[in-house]
Amino acid sequence: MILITEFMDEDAIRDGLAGFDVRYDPTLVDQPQALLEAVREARALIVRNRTQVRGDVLAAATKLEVIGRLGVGLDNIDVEACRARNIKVYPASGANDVSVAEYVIATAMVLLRGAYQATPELVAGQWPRNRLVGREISGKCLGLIGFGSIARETAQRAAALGMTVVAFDPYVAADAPVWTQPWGKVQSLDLAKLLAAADVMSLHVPLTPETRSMIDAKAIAGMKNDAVIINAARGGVVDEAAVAAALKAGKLGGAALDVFDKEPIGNSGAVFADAPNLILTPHIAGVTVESNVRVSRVTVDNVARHLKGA
Ligand SMILES: NC(=O)C1=CN([C@@H]2O[C@H](COP(=O)(O)OP(=O)(O)OC[C@H]3O[C@@H](n4cnc5c(N)ncnc54)[C@H](O)[C@@H]3O)[C@@H](O)[C@H]2O)C=CC1
Ligand SMILES: O=C(O)C(=O)COP(=O)(O)O
Repeated sequence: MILITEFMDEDAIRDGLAGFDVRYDPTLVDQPQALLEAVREARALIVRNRTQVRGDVLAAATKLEVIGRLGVGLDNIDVEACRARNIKVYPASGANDVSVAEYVIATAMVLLRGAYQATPELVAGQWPRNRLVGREISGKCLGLIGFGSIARETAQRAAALGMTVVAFDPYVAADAPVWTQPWGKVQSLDLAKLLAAADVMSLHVPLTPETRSMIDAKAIAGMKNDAVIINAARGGVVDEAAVAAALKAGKLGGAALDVFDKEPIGNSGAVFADAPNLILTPHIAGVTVESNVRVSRVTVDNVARHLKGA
């Protein structure tokens, strides 16, 4: 049986998993007991980022051979335990790059421009023109933390808009060809220099022990007072309270957070009350109509191929 515990494109299930016994129940992610029961019979498990595939779930999944991940980040899966049990894990690498890159560029423009949140004032007959004089993206410096697949898509779009692009990624060698792209060069900087240089800083690293709390109050203090931060990587990489405090103190020009230490954020959202020029979104940067189709197709293909032993 192939068990699917979160939403995905249903056409992909029909077309890509024809002939398999499939249980598609996107409500299971919110029913821990039912999930534990269901996973006992699963040879394959398909999840997004919310199903925690570790501990008791893995222990109950005695027949599990393969996990299809409808996305990229693997922090919700105990990859080491899977490796030890010879359970193969397939991320949908690359399939949501464009969605995240477009989110970052659009959000950077909105945060720099600062002109889009006055609709209620205009509805009330006001005309706050002088207060809404914002900044252009052209000529600004984009600092990317992590220079992998999504960061490169983002860099290309930023360059097309006239930005200079710098990146910090100690796992990409200084002489690697990727620093020179067909559209221009990306400068490799250490973290402190990147933070000091960036007008827009965007994070594209996995959540690991090394990246946890990478952007804390000290890191923010090393940034320009009018810089903007975008986190569409993982909650936990950025100290949320430090971002809120810096915005309120005028030590940061704006921020967009798509991901949070605790999701859904529940009461922890209160820390952001009254923070200016802040955009909060519910872990949606990677999910568009188009990327949902792509990640779903890639994932069913990976799982079907594995189960067929091809
Ligand atoms: N908000 C959303 O909807 C989405 C979030 N994501 C997140 O974005 C992350 C990045 O995705 P991709 O670009 O596809 O992954 P990728 O694996 O292509 O790139 C990640 C890069 O981070 C670098 N890196 C790792 N540790 C680092 C460190 N300590 N300092 C600096 N760089 C470091 C790696 O060398 C690699 O180049 C994912 O792991 C996931 O958590 C991905 C897709 C959607
Ligand atoms: O690809 C990722 O890592 C994401 O965070 C996107 O979220 P999802 O996998 O679509 O639930």
